[in-house]
Amino acid sequence: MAEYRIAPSILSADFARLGEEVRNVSEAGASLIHFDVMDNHYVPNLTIGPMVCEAIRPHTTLPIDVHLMVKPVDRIIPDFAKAGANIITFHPEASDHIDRSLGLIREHGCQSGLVFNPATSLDYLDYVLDKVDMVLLMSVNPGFGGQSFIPEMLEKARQARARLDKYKDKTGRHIHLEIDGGVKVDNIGQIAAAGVDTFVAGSAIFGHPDYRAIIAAMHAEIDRHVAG
Ligand SMILES: O=C(CO)[C@H](O)[C@H](O)COP(=O)(O)O
Ligand SMILES: [Fe+2]
Repeated sequence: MAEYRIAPSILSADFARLGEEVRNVSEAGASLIHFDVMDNHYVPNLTIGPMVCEAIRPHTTLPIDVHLMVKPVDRIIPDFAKAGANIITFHPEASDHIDRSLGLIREHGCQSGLVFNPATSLDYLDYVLDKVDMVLLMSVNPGFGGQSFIPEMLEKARQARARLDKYKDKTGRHIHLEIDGGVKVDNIGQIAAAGVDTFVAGSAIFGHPDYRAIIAAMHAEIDRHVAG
């Protein structure tokens, strides 16, 4: 049975109370802390870096899932590993040497992942799956929280899951499939049924007054759509 994980994106947290926000979602049933890094170059927004990752590290025992929306990729990887990141994902278009970037993440003791924009082909997975621990599908164009889920990404999720299942049949290794953008209680069940096991949600969680209740509602919807 797949393990389903909810990853609150702190992009939508109250930055003035970030440590407390991280503690609160961690105690409310989150599985990962999703950390969005934007550089105002690869994406048109500017957020947080390794210093903030280091600052939140003592506030949670959950894995910190760093989503790099930066170009270039490689020189920032060691800094995030030192700052306590557990998972580091990047966009293939932002790296000149995808295989090298994936290897670098693992060499620094983190799990590695590739992120696919809505129009980016899954063919980037060819030849590198052995070096990938998680595939992240963007279900919005990256750069901002609070956007609407792009429905075509359900079919892309099914295709990604089929590739990862085929790989698992061959190797026995499970690669996580994460989705990011516009995930809400009313669509999470359908997304799970398409094969996703890890769900980033920013505005849906931090915009809700009760983090425990909204995370529980998400899990209940997943259970309702996916037979255990
Ligand atoms: O990577 C991101 C945007 O580039 C964020 O993780 C994502 O948008 C989460 O926000 P929301 O759940 O509000 O859509
Ligand atoms: Fe993200």
